[in-house]
Amino acid sequence: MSGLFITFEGPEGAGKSTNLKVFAQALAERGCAPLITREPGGTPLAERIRDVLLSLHEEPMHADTELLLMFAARAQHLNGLIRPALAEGRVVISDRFTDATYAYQGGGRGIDPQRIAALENWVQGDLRPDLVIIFDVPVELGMARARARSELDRFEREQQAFFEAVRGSYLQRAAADPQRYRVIDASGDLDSVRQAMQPLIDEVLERHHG
Ligand SMILES: Nc1ncnc2c1ncn2[C@@H]1O[C@H](COP(=O)(O)OP(=O)(O)OP(=O)(O)O)[C@@H](O)[C@H]1O
Ligand SMILES: Cc1cn([C@H]2C[C@H](O)[C@@H](COP(=O)(O)O)O2)c(=O)[nH]c1=O
Repeated sequence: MSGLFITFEGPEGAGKSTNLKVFAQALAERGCAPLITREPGGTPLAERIRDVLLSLHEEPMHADTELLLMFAARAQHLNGLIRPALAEGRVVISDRFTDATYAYQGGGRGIDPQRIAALENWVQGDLRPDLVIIFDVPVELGMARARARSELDRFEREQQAFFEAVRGSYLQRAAADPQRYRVIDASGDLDSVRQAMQPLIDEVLERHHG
């Protein structure tokens, strides 16, 4: 038995966490309660790595350190939570995964994507998300939402150019593999985003139940 692995991606403030709850609730109401998790994080140790990654330090974090910590957290998360749940046949939805590494450490920080691919192959083997849902918003709108929500973390304090590169990287990856990626325009109100997710909810149920 193997489950279905879905990831929610997008720039800051796009509405991933908000809409993930709606998506998961809709699946649960139709008899398919998913395991919800997030990256970086998802297990106690990976959440501790998340704290290091997101908090503000006196000592600037080198981009390579950041990349390696993302994959250290991912190794723990995959082996401790995601793989066992998939092996039980569950639907797993993660708020961010490796596409975020290509977008933030690759697009944003400028790390060579081949280096990221080498770590991806090492840590994940052949495991890739079955479906990647990208919530797309203009950078300024996403940042305005993030600012209104809470105090900004280490990533959210980056400049606009960084986030434009992040967004561009997500859209480029989606365009290269339309079978596995879906892009949702998340700039409208929550009701319009909910409607845009509906066909994907149907698709997930169809793919999981066969
Ligand atoms: N379509 C929308 N219209 C208006 N407000 C929204 C919409 N989607 C999300 N929001 C609000 O914007 C804020 C950010 O949303 P949310 O935390 O879901 O985004 P996110 O993509 O998970 O952000 P991050 O990656 O920065 O954690 C929240 O306060 C949320 O209520
Ligand atoms: C998985 C992953 C995440 N990030 C960044 C992106 C966000 O700024 C934070 C996570 O915070 P959120 O509130 O959960 O969105 O981490 C990254 O740079 N690289 C990654 O692989």
